[in-house]
Amino acid sequence: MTKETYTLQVAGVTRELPIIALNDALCIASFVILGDAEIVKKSAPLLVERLPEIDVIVTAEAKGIPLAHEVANELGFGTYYVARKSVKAYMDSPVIKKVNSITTTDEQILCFDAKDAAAIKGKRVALIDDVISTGESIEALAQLVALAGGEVVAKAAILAEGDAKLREDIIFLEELPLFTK
Ligand SMILES: Nc1ncnc2[nH]cnc12
Repeated sequence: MTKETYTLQVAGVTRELPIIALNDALCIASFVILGDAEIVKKSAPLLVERLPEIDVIVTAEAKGIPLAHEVANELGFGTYYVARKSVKAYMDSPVIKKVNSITTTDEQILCFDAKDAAAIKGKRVALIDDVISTGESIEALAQLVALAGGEVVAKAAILAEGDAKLREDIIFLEELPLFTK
């Protein structure tokens, strides 16, 4: 059997994305930037061109990390901030936001180490992620940044999936369709 794929063209590169069933009704084209140094390298400057004036870059683990790293390099920022999905033993006085998700019943959190939260306070923040889809993840990250006292001035991703392409409050390079069965 030949696996179905979706041909994505973004930032001058082409990728055949495997189409994966999420449930009986919905399939996604799986877009994984972890390990794809070329897509990250080529997308970062295109996103930077579209960003407003910012002071800091924030992402959430895990798939946004390489992109946030490259965007930071492009902007000459020596630092960016990664929200974690669990409190680590090495975190000092973490700032924690409970996350509501319709896709899981387990309670989820996003958190910053206190020193990262302090660095974000009062700053203009760009949220960086690989894909914005339902918007839940980027919204949870925005809430954590707000809790830390930062001002979110941009929400940017390489791809906007499904209805996210209709949003006027996000920055993205290309659309990614959803597939119904
Ligand atoms: N199409 C997709 N591929 C990988 N991760 C995703 N997260 C949301 N949509 C995705």
